[in-house]
Amino acid sequence: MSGLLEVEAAGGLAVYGARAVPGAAETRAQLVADNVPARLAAKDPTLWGPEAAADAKIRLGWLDTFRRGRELLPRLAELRDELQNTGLDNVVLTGVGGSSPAPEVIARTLGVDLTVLDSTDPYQVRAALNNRLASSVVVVSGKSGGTIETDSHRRACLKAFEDADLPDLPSRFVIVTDPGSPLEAVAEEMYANLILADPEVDGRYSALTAFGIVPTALAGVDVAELLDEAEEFAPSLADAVTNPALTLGAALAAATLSGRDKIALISDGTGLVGTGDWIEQLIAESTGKQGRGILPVVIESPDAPGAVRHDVLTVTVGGSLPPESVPGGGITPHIAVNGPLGAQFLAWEYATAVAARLLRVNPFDQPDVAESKENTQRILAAGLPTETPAFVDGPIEVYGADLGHARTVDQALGWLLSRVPPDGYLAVLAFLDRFGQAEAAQARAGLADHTSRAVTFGWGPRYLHASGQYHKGGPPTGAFLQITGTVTEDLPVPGRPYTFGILEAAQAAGDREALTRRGRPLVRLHLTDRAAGVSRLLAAVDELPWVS
Ligand SMILES: O=P(O)(O)OC[C@H]1O[C@H](O)[C@H](O)[C@@H](O)[C@@H]1O
Repeated sequence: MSGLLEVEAAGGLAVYGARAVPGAAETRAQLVADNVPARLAAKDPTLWGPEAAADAKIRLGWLDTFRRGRELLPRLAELRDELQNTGLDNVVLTGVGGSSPAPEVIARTLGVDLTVLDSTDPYQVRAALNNRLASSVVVVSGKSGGTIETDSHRRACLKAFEDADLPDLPSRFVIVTDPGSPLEAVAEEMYANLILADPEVDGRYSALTAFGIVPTALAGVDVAELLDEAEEFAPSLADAVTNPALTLGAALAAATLSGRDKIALISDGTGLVGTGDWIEQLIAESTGKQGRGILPVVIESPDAPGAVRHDVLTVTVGGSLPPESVPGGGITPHIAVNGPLGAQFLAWEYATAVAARLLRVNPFDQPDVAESKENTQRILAAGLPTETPAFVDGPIEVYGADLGHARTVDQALGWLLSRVPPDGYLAVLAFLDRFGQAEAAQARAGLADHTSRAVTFGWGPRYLHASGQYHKGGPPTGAFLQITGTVTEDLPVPGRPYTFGILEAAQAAGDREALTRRGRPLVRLHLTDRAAGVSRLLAAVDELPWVS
């Protein structure tokens, strides 16, 4: 694509092709005419309209939080030394939504071990607890301090330490939260290490705050380097002439407004690992509301199905490229974004906030996330619903209303795909162990190979705090394939009347309720044998005919 030759670069980060996206140049000119770069630099909270102003007033700290982040570094260096000296060198992070994708990307990209526990699946929780427990230190991250997953994980870790009679209990916990949150009080009660985060930054914009920095610094990342990368890039954000993040935001919005409202996020293989998962949460929660939004579609590799579609903006993301090299990881995307991780964080946060202004949504709220959480609480109190499968196909029970003549898994998948409107999408939502049943994620590419529609994949419950907002608040064009699995060895949530297995099932049921109440087509596959069920599902995907 010819547009890709054109590049806008500043402070170490280059955005290729964005100005050539139809409508982007005009949209960008309008942003400059509205003085957006200077107003954002001055943290003008009125940029998203009067209704968003109250949120924006206390949520624009990400523009320069990396400077304040430096203040944490001496304390983190000291804490890491102390922990290492007592043999605590296995860092486990518990946290969901804004608290986990950024640290995971940082650790994976920089090749540092960090166990991210963001699931209620009992097998995944148990695996994290069983991995070098004696040398584990647990970072409990939560902005609000009231999130059920994080609270449950903290309880399970404490119980595991107690049961194993391990010494130094309080120092095994590092709590990261906003000042005044209930978690702050818990930290004091436990005599745990407490690190307060910047309250003027929302979770999904918090990569360069304590939420991103603390777990990764304790795991051994040189976080000062990330902060330097952000600092080097930051001055461009106030510039009207050379401002790659502004152009990226203009292109995202222009594409969306002209019907290319899905963004394929593809790692180009040049050093950044898993950035798509972080960008997904940022874009989906910031823009997917009021029936509008941009749907992020994380694609496994440049040649995987779904990277190119009539309604998809194809974007590759990667590390800095030497001059003269061709971006795009072997394909020709609409846009390529290349630069170091610290600059990427800031660029995508800025571009997303700018795109939200153009889409006329508040980037700092997530109004539709709460409903599934409330449903979960109600189900936990009342007990799990009793449901009868429409039919059983080997190790898979198939649930769904009005599945027509479907009697096999592939027929049910065909039924569901045929209900996705031409501009819609299919979301696969797997409440399984994302390491133990990792191959279930192959269903995304398999399904995308059999349809012209966009297909996304998310692990439950973590997607509830990311694309879950878009599913319920974005355009009403999604169809949903939920996958759940039998739990044969459950794990109690200490101090609570439920187990992790029940919590996970209640979260899945709560989201089903929220989606079906909106009239979205939904099929649930319950794997009565997880391994055999995943194999059967992948075989059924292979057997599917093309659904146009
Ligand atoms: O950090 P916490 O307060 O635990 O919140 C975790 C997550 O909760 C919700 O689901 C929000 O939609 C997310 O934006 C947030 O990051």
